[in-house]
Amino acid sequence: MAQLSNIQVLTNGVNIQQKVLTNGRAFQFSEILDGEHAYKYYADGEWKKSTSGKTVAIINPTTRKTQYKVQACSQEEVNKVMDLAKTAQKSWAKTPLWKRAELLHKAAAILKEHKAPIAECLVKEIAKPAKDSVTEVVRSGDLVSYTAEEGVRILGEGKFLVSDSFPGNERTKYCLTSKIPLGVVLAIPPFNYPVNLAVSKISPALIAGNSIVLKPPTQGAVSCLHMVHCFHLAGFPKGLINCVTGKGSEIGDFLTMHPGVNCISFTGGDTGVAISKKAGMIPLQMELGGKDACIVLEDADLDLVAANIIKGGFSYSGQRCTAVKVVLVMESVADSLVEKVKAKVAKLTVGPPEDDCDITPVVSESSANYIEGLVKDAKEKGATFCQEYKREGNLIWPLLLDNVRPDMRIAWEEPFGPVLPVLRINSVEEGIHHCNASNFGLQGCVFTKDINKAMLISDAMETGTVQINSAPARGPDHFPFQGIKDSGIGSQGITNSINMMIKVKTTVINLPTPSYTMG
Ligand SMILES: NC(=O)C1=CN([C@@H]2O[C@H](COP(=O)(O)OP(=O)(O)OC[C@H]3O[C@@H](n4cnc5c(N)ncnc54)[C@H](OP(=O)(O)O)[C@@H]3O)[C@@H](O)[C@H]2O)C=CC1
Ligand SMILES: O=C(O)[C@H](O)COP(=O)(O)O
Repeated sequence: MAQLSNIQVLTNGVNIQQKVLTNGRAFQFSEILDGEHAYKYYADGEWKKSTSGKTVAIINPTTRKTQYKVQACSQEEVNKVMDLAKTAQKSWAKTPLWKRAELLHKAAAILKEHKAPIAECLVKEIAKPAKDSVTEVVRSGDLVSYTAEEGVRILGEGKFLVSDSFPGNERTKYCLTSKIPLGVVLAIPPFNYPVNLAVSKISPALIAGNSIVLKPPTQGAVSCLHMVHCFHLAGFPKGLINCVTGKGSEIGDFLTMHPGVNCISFTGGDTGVAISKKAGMIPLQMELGGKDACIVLEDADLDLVAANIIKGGFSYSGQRCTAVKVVLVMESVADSLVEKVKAKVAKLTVGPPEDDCDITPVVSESSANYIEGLVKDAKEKGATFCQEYKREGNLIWPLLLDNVRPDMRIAWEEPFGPVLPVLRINSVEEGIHHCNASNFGLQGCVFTKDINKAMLISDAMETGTVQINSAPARGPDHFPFQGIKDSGIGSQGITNSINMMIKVKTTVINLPTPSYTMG
C-alpha cells in the first residue's frame, strides 16, 4: 500500500509544499493519481478523471504486463480543453515576456529536481536505460531554460523599415514589425523521447505567447503527465497548458482536425504524413522517420567509425529517428570495419533497462515483430549474419547484417530496433545514390580525413543535416533539426521552433510628406 507524505521542495528560492506518494523506491505526485496505478488528465489547471469512464493501458515493454493506466479522454473533453486553451491564450499573450520566461525557468528547475521519479516512469513505460532516462529529463530542463533565454532575445526584437529603399517610393512610410503568437498549439510527441520532445514543443510555444494542448504518446504518457505537473507547480495560469490522454488512433484525428487548433507540432512516424494531408490551413512542424546513412570512405579512421556506428546505431536499441540505419562502406575497408564493429557489438550488454543495459526491450510486441520481419527477409535474400539472431519477448539482441543488397527491405525501411545493415559500395557516387534514393532525408554522416571530399558529399546528400566524422544526432538542442522528403516539414531546434510558433504583424505609419532623419 502506498504512503502519503509531505515533502518540502525548494525551487528558485520558493518553497512548494506538496504531497507525494512514496512507493518504496520512487515517489510520484499524488494529485495526478487516480487510484494506485491510473493517472488523471490535466485541464483548466486541475487533474481530472475522464467522464468516458474508460482508461488506456500502458504496457511495460520488459514485463509485457500493464504498468499504468491513463484516461481515455472523450471528444467533449477535447472540445472543452480547446475552449479553455483559447481563452487562456488571450491573457497569456498580454503577460510580459520576462514574466513568461521567469515561469519557464521555474518549471525547468522543478523538472530537474524531479528527474528521478520521472526517469523511473521512462524506464517502466518505454524501457529506456536508467541513466539515459535521467539524462532525458535533465536535458529537457536545460532545453526549457535555454528556450526562455532565447525567447527573450528573439521576441524582444522587431524590425523598422523605411519605404524609400524600394524603387518608386519616397520616405513616406515607416513599417514596424513585431512577432505575435499563433494561438493554440497542439503538441504530439513520440514514445522514444516523450518528455524531451514534449518540452521542445511546449516551451517555444509558451514563450511566444501561445497556449498548449499536449497529446502524449500512450507509451510515455505517464512520464509526460509528471512533466506537466512540474509546469503546474511552477504556477502557469489555468487553462494555458492542457494534457489530454488517449490512443492516437482514437482521438488523434479529432485533435488534429479540430478547428480550435492554430498550429501542430508533431514528431513520430508515417502518422505525420497523414496528419499533414488532413490538417487545415495552419502552420505544421513535422519531424518524421529517417534512414540515416553512414558513408565510410577508404581514408576514414575506422576505430572512430566503429565507435560511432555503435553509439549511433545501437543506443536506445536503435529507437532514435537519428540512429545510423544503414552503413555504406567502401569495399576495400569493409572487412576491417565489419570486424571492428563486430568486436564492439559483442561487448554490448543486453537486458532490462533497470540494470542500465545497452540493449533493452523494444517498445512493443508489434515493433519487435516488425523488426523480425525485416531480419527474416534479409536472411531469405542472403545477407551475412555477423551474430546469431536472438529474441526473447520484446528483447532483441544486437545484430549486424553484412553484404546487404538493395533488394532487401532492411536496405530501405527503418527497423527502429537494434539491427543494422551494411551495404558495401565501390564508389562514393554509389553511396550518395543509395542515400538519395530513400524516401527519407533526415540526417546522414560521412567519415573521411579529406574535408574537401566531405563537403562535396555533404552537399550531394539530400538530407536535412550531414555530420562529418560523427554519428547523426539532434542535439545540442539549439541546433537546427529538420528532415526533407518524407522526414518532415519545417525545422526544429530552439530558435527555429520559437520562430515557427509566431506570426509577423506589421503596422505602417503613413506620413503626409517624406521625412528624412536629420535631413
Ligand atoms: N524524426 C523524428 O524525430 C522521430 C521519428 N520517429 C518515428 O516514429 C516512429 C515510431 O514512433 P511512434 O511514437 O510509434 O510514432 P507514431 O507516429 O506512431 O506516434 C507518434 C505520436 O502520434 C500519436 N498518434 C497516433 N495516431 C495518431 C493520429 N491519427 N493522429 C494524431 N496523433 C496520432 C501517437 O499516439 P499513441 O501513442 O497514442 O498512438 C504518438 O503520440 C518511428 O518509426 C520513427 O519513424 C520517432 C521519433 C522521432
Ligand atoms: O526523436 C528522436 O529520435 C530524436 O529526435 C533523436 O534525438 P538525439 O539524436 O538527440 O538522440
